[in-house]
Amino acid sequence: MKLRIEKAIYGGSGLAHQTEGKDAGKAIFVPFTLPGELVEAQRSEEKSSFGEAKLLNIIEPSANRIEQRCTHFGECGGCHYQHADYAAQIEMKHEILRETLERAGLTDPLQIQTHTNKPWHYRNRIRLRAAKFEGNLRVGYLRRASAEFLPIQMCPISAPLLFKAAEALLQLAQQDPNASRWMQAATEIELFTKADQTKLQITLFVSEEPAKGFIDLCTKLQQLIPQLVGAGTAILSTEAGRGRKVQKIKQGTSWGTEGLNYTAANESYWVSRGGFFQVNRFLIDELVNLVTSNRSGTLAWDLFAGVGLFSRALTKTFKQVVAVEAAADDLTRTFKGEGRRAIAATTLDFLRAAVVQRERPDLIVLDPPRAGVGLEVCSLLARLKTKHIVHVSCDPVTLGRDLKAMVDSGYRLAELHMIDLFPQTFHLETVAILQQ
Ligand SMILES: C[S@@+](CC[C@H](N)C(=O)[O-])C[C@H]1O[C@@H](n2cnc3c(N)ncnc32)[C@H](O)[C@@H]1O
Repeated sequence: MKLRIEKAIYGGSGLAHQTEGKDAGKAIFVPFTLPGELVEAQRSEEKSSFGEAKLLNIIEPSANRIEQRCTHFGECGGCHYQHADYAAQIEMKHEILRETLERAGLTDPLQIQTHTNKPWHYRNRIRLRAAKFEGNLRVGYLRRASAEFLPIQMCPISAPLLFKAAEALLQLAQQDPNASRWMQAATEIELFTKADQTKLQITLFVSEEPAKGFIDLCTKLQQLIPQLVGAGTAILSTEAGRGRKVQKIKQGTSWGTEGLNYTAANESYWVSRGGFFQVNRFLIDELVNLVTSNRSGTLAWDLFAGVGLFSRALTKTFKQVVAVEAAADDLTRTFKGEGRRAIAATTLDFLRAAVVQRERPDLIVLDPPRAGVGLEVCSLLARLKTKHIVHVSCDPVTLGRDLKAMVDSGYRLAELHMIDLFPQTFHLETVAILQQ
């Protein structure tokens, strides 16, 4: 069928409406298309309220359409926008953000300010799968919309050192029986580098460790990749939880240092292997700047603090900074000293206790995972009556829900920033600044 693409939607597809047949008028999602294009597509998935279609041919291409850079684009589940020039990617994300917030009920038009940097080789961390493919050990990702292994030869959104190190591991596995045993045991490999690619950490995910030889594997790999400073295994197991299987991860053998000192925004952060850190090595300084600059006072709370990326910057202009984090091992070890308090707790537990105490912050920073902060946190925030809130979000849908609750409780949305931490993909990061 022929479809005219009307706009880009969250998730990477273009939206069109069917014009022919019994389903005329039905919304159809077509991946790898651009607004304005006329395409030939074939219906694939059926959902009651919309259909999905596979792109067969582009009849009228958009002026923003470009050649993909990666051989695996289209097959690989990682990227969605390599067919769009970078300015068009930003335009699509803007529109998606604006519409999503409007749909959540935030109708006051606000200009979205954009922050970008280099759109390739930006990732400081990748997690590859490892498996045999046509008799050879390969690394790869999952095929788009499937759980099937896709072997890859390149990943141009990642820092070059990461894929080079993965290739070195494969090379070792071909030459050395010990390395081969370890690579065959690994189901996934996580690689994490400093922004300047001078240091590298590797984690091998295994369900069972080979009896010995990990140190030998690491020292040989270090001869090929001198930036390697540490490596370890993470042992995966599944346990029966309440009616479903729960995946558990246990640290196994370790070699070298157990993390990296990551330099960003003129600070050095200790990030343990597997710990959270922002992935775009070119935009971390700007993100910190957006969240923390021009703000000062007596007390700031950094909720969902990670290793203290924003907390550290806030100590320069606030007398006291309280950092709250659920997975707080690195934070409690490193965020210490006068005017610094690290708390290992969920944001909800922290706020439930905080509302009945007298301490009131001048600023609250929120940077939750995809699920957002949630409505109970929003109602506790309303009781605190903090003047300034900076809300960082990687999911516009949950952001819309949470912002609407905050606006309804008396906050004004003062600024909206889109910082493109994930070029070539549909993912977008927002910084919303709220005031009372
Ligand atoms: C998007 S990251 C942000 C981390 C940090 N602000 C940064 O930029 O590096 C979200 C963080 O929230 C933590 N987290 C997840 N659920 C949480 C909860 N319910 N309460 C507190 N922290 C939580 C995660 O461990 C993770 O470190």
